[in-house]
Amino acid sequence: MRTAKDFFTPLAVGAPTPLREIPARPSRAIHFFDPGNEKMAAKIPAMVGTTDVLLGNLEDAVKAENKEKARNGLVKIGQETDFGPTQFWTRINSLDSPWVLDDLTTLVPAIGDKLDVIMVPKVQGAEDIHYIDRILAQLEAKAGITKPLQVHAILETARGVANIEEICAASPRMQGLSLGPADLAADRRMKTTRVGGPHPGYLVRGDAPRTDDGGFAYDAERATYQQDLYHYTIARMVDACVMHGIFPYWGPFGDIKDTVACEDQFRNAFLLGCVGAWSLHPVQIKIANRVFAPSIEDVTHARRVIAAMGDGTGAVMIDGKMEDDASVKQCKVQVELAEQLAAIDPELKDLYDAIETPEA
Ligand SMILES: CC(C)(COP(=O)(O)OP(=O)(O)OC[C@H]1O[C@@H](n2cnc3c(N)ncnc32)[C@H](O)[C@@H]1OP(=O)(O)O)[C@@H](O)C(=O)NCCC(=O)NCCSC(=O)C[C@H](O)C(=O)O
Ligand SMILES: [Mg+2]
Repeated sequence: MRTAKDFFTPLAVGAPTPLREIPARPSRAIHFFDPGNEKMAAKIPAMVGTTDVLLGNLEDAVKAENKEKARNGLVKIGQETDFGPTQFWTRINSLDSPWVLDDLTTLVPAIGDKLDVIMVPKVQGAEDIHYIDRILAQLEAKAGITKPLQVHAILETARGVANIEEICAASPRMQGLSLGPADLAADRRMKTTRVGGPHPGYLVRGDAPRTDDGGFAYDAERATYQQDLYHYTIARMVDACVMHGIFPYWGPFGDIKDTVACEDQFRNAFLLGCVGAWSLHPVQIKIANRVFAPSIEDVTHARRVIAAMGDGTGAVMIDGKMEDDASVKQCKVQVELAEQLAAIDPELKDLYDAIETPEA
């Protein structure tokens, strides 16, 4: 265990001083692209500013024979692109793969000053983060990098979920966690082949209607409701992240054509406290940008409550509902997020600015 005294000491001589607080930069969509796919790579410069995060993926979805091409493609994009307000992340190969060491020793010297966050897949426990933490410090020191790279872990094994607290607390580099539903389902031996999303077999069914003789018509038509297979894990992840001052994200939604269900999945995550989700296809960026921003109705209501609550103590009635010290805090969550997003998204700024500000 690292003592409190040592926690913020660089792990290599000459490495940058670790951050005391992870900056709350908007990251509604973490947009994945394969840097070795020429068609996709060519689109990246024009996508700057359209998504909060551009992530060059080197892990799953990149074929084994293309790993080197993807890595070199990422270096080229990193060196040639001005990312402006958009964050630049990468997902490296897993720690048990033969590619990860080359990923790190190539990327950090070449584009370590451009990268914001390194996403690490299949993290099992604090030991994985400690490994990454030390090697990043050594590479940063050698390359003369002045801004510490942040680390994002994907929660996609049962052991990772069981060790979630120690993963979040393992390093001051920890920026956040994403839920990886596909690998998690496989590792848990769940019986779904979907990449995220609900399942028609995982449901609750309405009660059987009564028969005239006081019994139940069990074979009558009854409403069923699909349930979210990952509800427990998302809630667990949000608590762990908030406790450690880092950020939770929903991962991928694989049914690209089903934009409606994708929006539902993202919205559930947003309502539970996640700050963003992965986008696998350009069509999912717009969904995430829309969903992970407070609605006009919520911002309007929140501003009314904040104005009516004055110093934030006591209780008032608004539209027949009680508001008090706790609900004003909920409202501040919405208004603060709206302000952060308005600062980087002119369209949202115009929408939020058009809301009539209530009298105090
Ligand atoms: C899913 C895809 C394979 C679909 O690609 P494609 O069939 O080419 O789609 P379209 O024909 O609709 O594409 C239209 C044009 O858009 C470009 N495109 C497509 N995707 C992207 C992208 N992500 N970024 C930029 N540009 C993109 C196409 O090249 C077309 O261009 P053009 O022909 O010039 O019009 C593909 O979208 C894809 O590979 N997406 C990324 C997949 C990925 O990263 N998967 C890994 C993350 S999920 C995961 O790992 C699971 C997780 O870890 C877990 O365990 O749960
Ligand atoms: Mg995965």
